[in-house]
Amino acid sequence: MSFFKAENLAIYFGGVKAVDGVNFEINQGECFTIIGPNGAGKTTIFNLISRIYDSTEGTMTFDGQDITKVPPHAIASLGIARTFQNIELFEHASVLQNLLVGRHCHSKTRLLSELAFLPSVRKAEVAHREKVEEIIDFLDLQHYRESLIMNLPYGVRKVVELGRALCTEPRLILLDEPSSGLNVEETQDMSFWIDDIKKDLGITVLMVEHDMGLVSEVSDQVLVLNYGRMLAFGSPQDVQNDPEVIKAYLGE
Ligand SMILES: Nc1ncnc2c1ncn2[C@@H]1O[C@H](COP(=O)(O)OP(=O)(O)OP(=O)(O)O)[C@@H](O)[C@H]1O
Repeated sequence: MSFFKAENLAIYFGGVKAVDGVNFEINQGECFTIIGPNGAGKTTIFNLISRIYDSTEGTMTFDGQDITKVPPHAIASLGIARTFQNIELFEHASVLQNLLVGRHCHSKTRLLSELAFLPSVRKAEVAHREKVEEIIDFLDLQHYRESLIMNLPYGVRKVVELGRALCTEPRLILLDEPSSGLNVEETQDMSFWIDDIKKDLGITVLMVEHDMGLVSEVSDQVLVLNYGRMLAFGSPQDVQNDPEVIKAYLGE
């Protein structure tokens, strides 16, 4: 049984068929990558999985559960986290505070107990801190723990955003263009983090990415979209050599 399955997935914005009958299956523990020219529908698929958008047609199944209609706030609790193309962090808060926000979906204490700071709340707080420290160590962010996001270089912010998503303890992580805005060295580091997330943490990765070097290094399967439809599918090498893919990228 596949870990994640999209069947006949479609969304139309007026006359624009942003995603138009797409099928794919992700195996547990792999890195599955979606590539395609600008406007192909890649981010829209992430927005469908995050339930920011309602699909016009089709179904999505995650770990045996139909998630096509679950409310957006339930997605993180089910074990799906994401990062964004344009980093979405609290600029005036520290790295530690931003990572603690990632623990929010695991808060089961009630407001009144929180106000009274009951032992159960204290215990949960300690557990959240421990998880956050684990992620700080995993991503080598110790040096930046107390730094405000606004004072950090872009490359570090990207890693913090990855960290925030990891703090939700996802089973599936969606990475929207993890290398965008990064230089060559930072992109290489990002490829190591993605590999570690997959291999050491056992988290399944679904990635949208333009950098074919990074795609080839970390992906197990690659889906190529064009105008909302599947153009090709296979290993990174297969799709890069596919004449249809080359044509879509370079034009006729
Ligand atoms: N909320 C929306 N309303 C109307 N059209 C939209 C909306 N979201 C996406 N689209 C359209 O859907 C198509 C796919 O957009 P999408 O952002 O998914 O492409 P993409 O493959 O992620 O592109 P890029 O590589 O440039 O990020 C585009 O034509 C876009 O204009």
